Amino acid sequence: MTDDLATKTCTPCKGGTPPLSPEAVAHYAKQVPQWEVNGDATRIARTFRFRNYAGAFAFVARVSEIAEEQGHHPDITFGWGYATVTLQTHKIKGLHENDFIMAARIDEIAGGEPAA
Ligand SMILES: C[C@H](O)[C@H](O)[C@H]1CNC2=NC(N)=NC(=O)C2=N1
Repeated sequence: MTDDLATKTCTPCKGGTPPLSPEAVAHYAKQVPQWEVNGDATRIARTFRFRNYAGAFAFVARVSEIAEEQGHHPDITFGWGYATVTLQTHKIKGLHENDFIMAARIDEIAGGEPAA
């Protein structure tokens, strides 16, 4: 039974917490398959596509609201028709369950359309 990440809430991450191992990252990544894990399993990212700049900006604004609610903040680059969301727990320079909770919650509002 996979724990439904999108219903979980981020917890304040204390410094000194070890980042998730590559094996743990692979386990969580199965639940958000449209997110790409980087080479050393310290970041995940997904690019979302939109009809125009306003659509991308509205998405960024909505993601920012979720980040404030959850107390966990992605890095986002966006432009005309796209937004790329990158998640890492900066305090531990790696991945934490919080990053996967945020990914699942962002997928929910994005309507799950595939990246480009
Ligand atoms: C006190 C507060 O929980 C921390 O500063 C949070 C805020 N948002 C965060 N977001 C991310 N991506 N990484 C962090 O380490 C982090 N720390």
